[in-house]
This record gives sequence, structure tokens and C-alpha cells, in this order.
Amino acid sequence: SDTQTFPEVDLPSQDVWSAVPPAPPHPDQFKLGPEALDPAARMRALDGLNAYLDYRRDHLLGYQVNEDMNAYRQDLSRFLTKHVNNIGDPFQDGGLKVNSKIAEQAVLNYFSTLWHGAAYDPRNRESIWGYVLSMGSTEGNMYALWNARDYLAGRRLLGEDGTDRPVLYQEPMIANVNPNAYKPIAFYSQDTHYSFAKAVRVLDLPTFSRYGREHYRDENPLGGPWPDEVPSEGGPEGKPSTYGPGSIDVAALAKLVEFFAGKGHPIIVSLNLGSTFKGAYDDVRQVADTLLPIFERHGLVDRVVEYEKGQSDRRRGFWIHVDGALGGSYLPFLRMAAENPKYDYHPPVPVPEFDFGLRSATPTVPSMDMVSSIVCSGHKWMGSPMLCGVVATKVKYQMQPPDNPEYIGSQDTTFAGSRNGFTPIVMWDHIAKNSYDRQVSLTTNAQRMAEYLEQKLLGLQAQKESTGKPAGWMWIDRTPLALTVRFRRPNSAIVAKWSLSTVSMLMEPGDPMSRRDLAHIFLMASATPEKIDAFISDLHADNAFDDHV
Ligand SMILES: COC(=O)[C@H](CCSC)/N=C/c1c(COP(=O)(O)O)cnc(C)c1O
Repeated sequence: SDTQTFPEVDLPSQDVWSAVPPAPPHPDQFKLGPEALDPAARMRALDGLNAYLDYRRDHLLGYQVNEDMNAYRQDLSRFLTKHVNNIGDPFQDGGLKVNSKIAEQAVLNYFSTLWHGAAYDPRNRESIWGYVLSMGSTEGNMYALWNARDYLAGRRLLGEDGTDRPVLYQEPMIANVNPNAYKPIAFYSQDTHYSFAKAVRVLDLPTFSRYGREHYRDENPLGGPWPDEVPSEGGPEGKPSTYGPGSIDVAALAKLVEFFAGKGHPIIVSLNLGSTFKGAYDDVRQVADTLLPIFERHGLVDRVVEYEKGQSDRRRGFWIHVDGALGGSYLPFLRMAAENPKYDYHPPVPVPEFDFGLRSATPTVPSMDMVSSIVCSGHKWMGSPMLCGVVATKVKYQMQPPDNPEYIGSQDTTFAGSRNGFTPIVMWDHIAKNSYDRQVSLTTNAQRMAEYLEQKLLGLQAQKESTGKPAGWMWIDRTPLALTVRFRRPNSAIVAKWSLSTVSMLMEPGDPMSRRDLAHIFLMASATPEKIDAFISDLHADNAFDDHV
């Protein structure tokens, strides 16, 4: 336990669990027009919205959000008296001096160390560059896929601008030997967050599924029609992946990657570290060790990219991205807990490796760093009143930006234009208050809360079974080390009260009789035993599962 005292969780004093939910604000109260609102009416609207959101905050269980605002109000409200904008590169001060880049740099270097990379140094191509996101991990994932696409498409790297004309998306010389040399293909599993379907659309980056259907129609190495995404691991006794843990099927991924690498394509693989519905962790170590021999076999470990006038550079032909939206910010501490006997923490399965320190080798390829980019959200595990996060890659992968806007006094190396300057301060403050030791206790406590919830649900299920419900009636399931537990969807009132996230799943694809309506709870730092008990007591009501069979 940490000696440092911490402010109490920033929750209202009233007894929220039995309180009647405040009415949602009425749209008429918020109608805006040519005239300013009467001051009293304006405050009534804001007061009503605030009371409503306080209640919703105190009952949020269904999403990966830590609602403990950790006294940011006391310490950081002064930064709301100015517009703070980190436009441009985080490590270049730029022309807009009202920026918090000093905090952003500290946050980035903290994650570089946490993810076993070297702190940023533009002269060290292995060091870690990144920036604090103005959206959430959707922005980070989109940026990482954009970086991967252009890196593998042979576009010019940052700093390769010694040419006699502006290097704006200069194309490489198309290798006449391999017409697919600069046509990267993206792979991600069926449990991947929907932001990837959006990102590949925005970037016009072909997935193996799209490119396979368009160019290799009847050649799916898995047999049958091309699947939309890489299959996730199957369930027990050969059951489909709907019964599975939610992690990627590495053997299936290897077959698909082998096929496209064999056709000469460079490869982009995105892996989940805390998948959206099941909280599963893809086995990054197994993927890296399995794919490296394939990359080596097809000349993707080291290749020459040639430009006109005899210019060229050497780079790899593959990119592994880790979507650590959820797990990127707490798994390092779970690993510390498992590795240091002083914490007396014994995980049920090994804590996955995933970061820049992960290296693979083959008999003929010496130790090689395998992860090219990592993302994590700040508003999930850490907790933040506004969206934020970190995207990180290595200096050696940075691309020449599309333009060079002199008027911002910095290179335009990020995704956004204006960038949030408040959230780097929030992330900095969170980190400054939470030592590694404290983080270890927070993350092991979350594991205990997940186990606590699971036991409570199993107890309720036993009661249901004793009154005639079939065995396993509540469909309770938890992937090992996941921060979420999934179970039968309760009635709509309970779903709304606790902001549960729900899905309807055909457990046997194509069989409507196998439909399960499921909900899940994420055990974030703000999911206290009192909150869990209050939720469980709602499930004991006779009608708790009424409007969903
Ligand atoms: C249904 O739940 C969600 O969509 C949540 C976001 C809402 S909770 C903050 N997950 C977002 C997410 C994202 C996108 O992150 P955000 O853009 O920060 O919402 C990327 N990757 C994974 C594995 C995710 O789970």
C-alpha cells in the first residue's frame, strides 16, 4: 500500500444507490436561439444536467471508463481559465506558446519507459516518438495504421527531405520484380474494435478480406469464402469463437499472412490488448514468434526502397500495432505485480508481453524488435474528464508529413491540427499522483473486483437454478485476466440504470435459436464493492430479466 494519502473518490455525498434517478434534462430547457437565456433558466438547465450526470456517473458499470476523477477539479480547474493548444509536434515548442508540451513530453517519456522503449531523442532512430491524442484510441489507431500504410508503401521517411523538391508523398520506384511490394495488407481479428473498420475505410487501406475478395477470389487459405476479419480462437470442445476467449487465432492469422506475404505484399497486423466486449488479450509474443519466420521467408525482414536519382533506404516490410486502448495503461503494472514476490500476486495465466521490448529471432535472423506502434486511452483505465490517450512509435518509422506549415512554427507530425492542451496536464497529474506501487495495487484490486463480481453472479445463478432455471442459465463468462465479466442481459431498466453495454450474439452462426442477449461490466478503478453489491441486489428482483428471454 502507498504511504501517500489520496483524496477520497470524487463522488457526491448523498446515498446514490437507493436514490431515485433524477429526470433526464428536458430538451426545452436547452433550446438555444437568437436571444441569450435568462440567467436563472440557464443555471437551472446546467444544475439539472449536472445532477443527472452525477447520478449516471455513480452508476456507470458497463463501459471501460474510470469515473474516479481523482480530485482533478481541485488541482486542475485553474487550467480552464485559458485555451491551451499543443498544435504541431509535441517535442517542438512551435509558435503557439499557450501550450502544455512540457507535460505532454513527460507523459510520452513515461510511457516510453513503461513500454520498454528509449525516451525520445531525434538522433536515436530506436527511441520512441508519439503524442497525446485529442480524441481517444480511435485517433491513435487511425494514426498508427496511416503510419504503417505509408511506411510500407515506401513513402519518404521524416528527414529524407534532402531532395531538390519538396518531399510531399514522393512515391518509390515501383519494383518491376514484385508489383505488390508497396501494397500493404491489414489484418485484425473479429473481436477488434469497430474503429478499425472505420480507419481502413478512411485510409483506403485494404484488409486481407477486401483484397482477397477482389484479387484472389477463390484462394482463401482457410478454405471457403474470405472471412471479414481474422477468426478469433474457438471455444472449448471445438465450439465456434462466439464461445471463445476473444483472442486472435494465431494459426489462422499465420495462414492468411503467409498467403499475402507469398504474393509479395507487405503486412500490417493489429492486435488487441483488452478487446472491447470480452476484454481479451491477443498473444503478441506468439504472433511475433510465429510471423517472423514467414516475414523472413518472403523478404520482409529487411528490404531496400528505391527512389529516383539512385536514392534509397532500407526498412522492414511488416508492421505490428498493439491496440492497448484499455490494457496498455495497466498491464505493465500487472506484470510488475506478477514478477515481484513482494506483491504476492499470482495470476491465473501469464501476464502477456506486448511492448517495444518484445523481440523475436530465427536461426538466421538475430534478435529483432517486433512491435512498431502502441496506443492507449487516458479516459479508460487512468480516468480523465475528457477524451485522451497516447500513440507511440519509433523515430525510425516516422514519415515525412504531407505538408510543412511554417506558420505553426513546428512540423505537422500528428493527426490533428489544434491539439488538446488540457488532457496532457490531466494525464501528467494522474501519473504524478500514482506511483508504480499504487498502480500495482489499483490493477490487482481490479482483478479482485472482477473475481468478486463473478462469484456474486455465480451465487445468483445457483439460486436461479435451484428454482428451476437450467444449468448455466446466466451465461456467465470471463476471459482470464480480463477486466470484464459477461452475463445474461437484464431488463432494459437495469441496463439503463447501470449503463450496461450489451450485444446479441448467435452462438452458433446462422442459428437463430442459439441467440444470446449478453451484457458486460468493466471493473475499472471506480467499480467499488458497494457499487457491485448495489448492482447485484437489482438482479435479485423477480423481474430483473423479464424483457429478455
Ligand atoms: C463499447 O465500448 C467502446 O466502444 C469503448 C469506448 C467506450 S468506453 C470509453 N472502447 C473503445 C475502444 C477503442 C476506441 O477507443 P476510444 O476512441 O477511446 O473510444 C479502441 N480499441 C478498443 C479495444 C476499444 O475498446
